[in-house]
Amino acid sequence: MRIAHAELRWVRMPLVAPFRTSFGTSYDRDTIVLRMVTDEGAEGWAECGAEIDPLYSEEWLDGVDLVLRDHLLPRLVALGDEVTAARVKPALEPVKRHFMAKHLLETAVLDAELKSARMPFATYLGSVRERVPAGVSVGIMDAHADLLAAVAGYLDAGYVRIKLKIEPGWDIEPVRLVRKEFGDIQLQVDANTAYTLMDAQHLARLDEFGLLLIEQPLREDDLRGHAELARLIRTPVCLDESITSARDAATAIAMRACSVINVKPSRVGGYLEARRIHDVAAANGIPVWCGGMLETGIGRAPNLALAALPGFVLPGDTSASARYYTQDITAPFELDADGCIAVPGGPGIGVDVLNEVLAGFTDRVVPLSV
Ligand SMILES: CSCC[C@@H](NC(=O)CCC(=O)O)C(=O)O
Ligand SMILES: [Mg+2]
Repeated sequence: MRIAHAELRWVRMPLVAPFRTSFGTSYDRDTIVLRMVTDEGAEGWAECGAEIDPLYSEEWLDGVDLVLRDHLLPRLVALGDEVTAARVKPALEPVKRHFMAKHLLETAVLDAELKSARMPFATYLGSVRERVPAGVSVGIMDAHADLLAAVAGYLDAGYVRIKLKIEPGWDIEPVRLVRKEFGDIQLQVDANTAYTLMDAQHLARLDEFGLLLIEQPLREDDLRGHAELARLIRTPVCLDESITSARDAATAIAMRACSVINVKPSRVGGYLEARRIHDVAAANGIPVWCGGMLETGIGRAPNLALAALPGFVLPGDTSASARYYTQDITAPFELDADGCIAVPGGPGIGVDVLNEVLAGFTDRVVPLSV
């Protein structure tokens, strides 16, 4: 197929509450939505996972906009009539890294391609479930009482797993209080690289709380440190920022730097690489789960399809739309009575974009030359 039209939409959506992590606090969600139309009239949508500032990873929205327009899209357009999702990664290979920008292009192409084939993401990726259990990510708070109230609210809403953001000074005590207040709920923590190997003895104090995992305790480029830490603590080490490809996953597993992987399609360049990571992990007996970047329904829908693959055996950060937004730009995703969310069954990402709502949150539209 050929790309007949493409545009970037810079979107800003207010969060229902500030979301604080070890690298900063978000009050709104800024993102870029890519809309693509093929010569057959199929519309492909994708949502960028990058943040407004390069603090989660080296990518950020202005950089994505620039590298996509100047270096990635021209390589895709050069494919002419031969554009397919499978050809995106090879066509963009000469450009180093920039996985969140590459994910945007590959996902929009895949959405358009699957819509033309009238195939859902779930069928294409090899999903085996119609619903996936929803976990939720809970930010760092100003006071313990606020944390306990937030966790109580999420448990009442039906979430089956709680993830607490931690950082030095906000770790042992919040976990201890949540464990004491709510008993043996499924509980894990995410440090977003906030610790060093010097903190190993301190982090070992989390072992008594029977956590599912500790996510990305050390720097994203410190696989050796994670392997060393994994020998010093009992809590399973899970990697997020460190894993940007199936090759990274194979290396980390071989080095015993992790025993769980958080898979985020936007971090690894798209759903095809996300599935490769799933396959490498499954071949090594390593469980994976679907992470999140506060996606709107445009990104949440395909994430749910991915989370339904057989190796995704732990609840993901695939929360309901209401976790972050009062109004989503698709029909809202909601938990059912079992704390699960239905995997979209329509062609492509399987949800319709609410164009008027999207227009209301759109700061500017950047037409792309194709
Ligand atoms: C702004 S923090 C985004 C990255 C973070 N994501 C989450 O905590 C889950 C966010 C979500 O529910 O989508 C992570 O490191 O896993
Ligand atoms: Mg994380």
